Amino acid sequence: MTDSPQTTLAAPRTEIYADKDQLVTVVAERLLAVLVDAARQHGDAHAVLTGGSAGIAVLSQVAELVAKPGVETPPWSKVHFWWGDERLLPSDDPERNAQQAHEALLDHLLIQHGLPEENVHRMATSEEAEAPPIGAEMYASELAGHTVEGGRNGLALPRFDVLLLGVGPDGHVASLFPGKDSLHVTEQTTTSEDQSPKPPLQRITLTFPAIHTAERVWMVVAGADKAEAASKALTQGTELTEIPAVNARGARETIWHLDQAAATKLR
Ligand SMILES: O=C(O)[C@H](O)[C@@H](O)[C@H](O)[C@H](O)COP(=O)(O)O
Repeated sequence: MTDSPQTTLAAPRTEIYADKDQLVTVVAERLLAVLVDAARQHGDAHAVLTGGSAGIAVLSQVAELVAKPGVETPPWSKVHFWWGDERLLPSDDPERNAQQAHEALLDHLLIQHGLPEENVHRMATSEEAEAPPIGAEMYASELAGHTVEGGRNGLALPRFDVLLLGVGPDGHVASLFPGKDSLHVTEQTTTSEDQSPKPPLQRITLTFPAIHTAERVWMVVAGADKAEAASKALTQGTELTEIPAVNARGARETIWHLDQAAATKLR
């Protein structure tokens, strides 16, 4: 098995913001602009969401922007939301990435702005999938049901206009953790984890080949506990098996949005 080729992927660009609030504001504004453009250009728009405090803060900020008069927003009936990873937990568990995204933004869009329920593509709950591999297969089918003509890099996937990712202090992205076999999965859009070093143990995640098909991969990285991982990924060429985030790249654009605290060890 080989990892997916890097040659066609966008090299990371680094942007440093004074603090997390500023970072979140910029990413939220950009996210709205990308969704507006994609819907205009293609007739629909697809965003992949992340868990984590920075990723959820971006969604809260989008909700604030949407409520402001004069802010351009996409036709929400044409926007699809996907997830990069999920914790296999009961549907109402507040630790589910989807649950947090609903509270921060999606419930508001569903109730007030005509976002269709079927455009919110959540990963399985523990009631729906009794084990992580089953949840991973279910999500692969959901993705395949929205495949653009010919797929993306031979994978049955929609066009991801933008994919958000947080980075853990250990360098993980989505639920792709250091040293795990999931880092090297090819020819599949999803995989699973049942011994996650970060609780909970059981998770569903996109694979790197799936992440690589995204037009834009935007990292949202805030806090001093990420400084070491960011430095290893961006300036030290550390191996994927040690710092998975090194392999988080988009087809057209890879941006690392960092706050000052996360950027302190960049050389
Ligand atoms: O399911 C998860 O645990 C998250 O998706 C995870 O990958 C998160 O994005 C990072 O751990 C960064 O989290 P923070 O933004 O809270 O630091």
